[in-house]
Amino acid sequence: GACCSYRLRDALHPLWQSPLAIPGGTRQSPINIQWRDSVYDPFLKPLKIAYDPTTCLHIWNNGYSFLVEFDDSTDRSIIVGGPLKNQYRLKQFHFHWGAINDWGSEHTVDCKFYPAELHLVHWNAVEYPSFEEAVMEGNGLAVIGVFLKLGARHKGLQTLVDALPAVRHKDTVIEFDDFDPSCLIPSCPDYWTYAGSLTTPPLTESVTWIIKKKPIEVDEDQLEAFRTLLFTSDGEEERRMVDNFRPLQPLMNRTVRSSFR
Ligand SMILES: NS(=O)(=O)c1c(F)c(F)c(S(=O)(=O)CCO)c(N[C@H]2CCc3ccccc32)c1F
Ligand SMILES: [Zn+2]
Repeated sequence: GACCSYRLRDALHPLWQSPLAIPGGTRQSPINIQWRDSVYDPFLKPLKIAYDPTTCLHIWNNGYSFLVEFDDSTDRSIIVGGPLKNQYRLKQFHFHWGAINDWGSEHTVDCKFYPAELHLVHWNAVEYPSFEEAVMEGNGLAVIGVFLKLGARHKGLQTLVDALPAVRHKDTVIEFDDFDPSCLIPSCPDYWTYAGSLTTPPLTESVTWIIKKKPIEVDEDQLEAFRTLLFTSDGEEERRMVDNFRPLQPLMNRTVRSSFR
């Protein structure tokens, strides 16, 4: 493949004990985004993001990542436009990161890893009655991916970082309200988009991926705070929550489109 042997890495990767490949999987994620192979699509619209901070509910460590969940019972926090035909409701956001700064993101750009990647998971509440049903449909989910790179301290992220000690162990949760995750999304409108899948079980091929071209900057202490989380519950032998990313998957018969020249 472009920059690594998917099959072997996937099969050997300790964390995602996923089958070697989803039987018949043709649109698995994550992938390497080869910048020069992406195709500019002038018909792609700007992505519109409208989040209501009062829909923010809690932060919890579910043993895969730490995630912030939102009240998705109404259309108060939505995205629309971009490659999407409907509007999609925000369900949760979470991150993937490495043990060291050399890797951690799920997607790569020209085979380059970022130290971490943010995913904002949305579902098509126009066509499906619940998130769980949308997870099973080809146009059910839309995930915005934002790369994190080492640089200046990120003010908006710090409110999240300050809450992490309270969710250090798996299956711990704390109330978290009045947070607007659009502060974590770069203002530059440029993105890539492709048809893919969840990168954790059930790995269903239901995701329209929208990957922002520009990363956000976070500092070393903020990345280190992610690495103080644990995969394990209180009382178990501690295992640090790091390298919670799935290996790259083959592009197969897909084109990555760009919203920019
Ligand atoms: N990288 S990703 O965007 O594919 C992705 C994750 F990487 C990830 F870790 C999670 S999770 O909720 O922490 C773990 C359960 O799958 C989800 N959660 C989604 C997937 C399935 C599911 C079911 C109920 C609630 C949330 C989710 C996810 F969509
Ligand atoms: Zn993710």
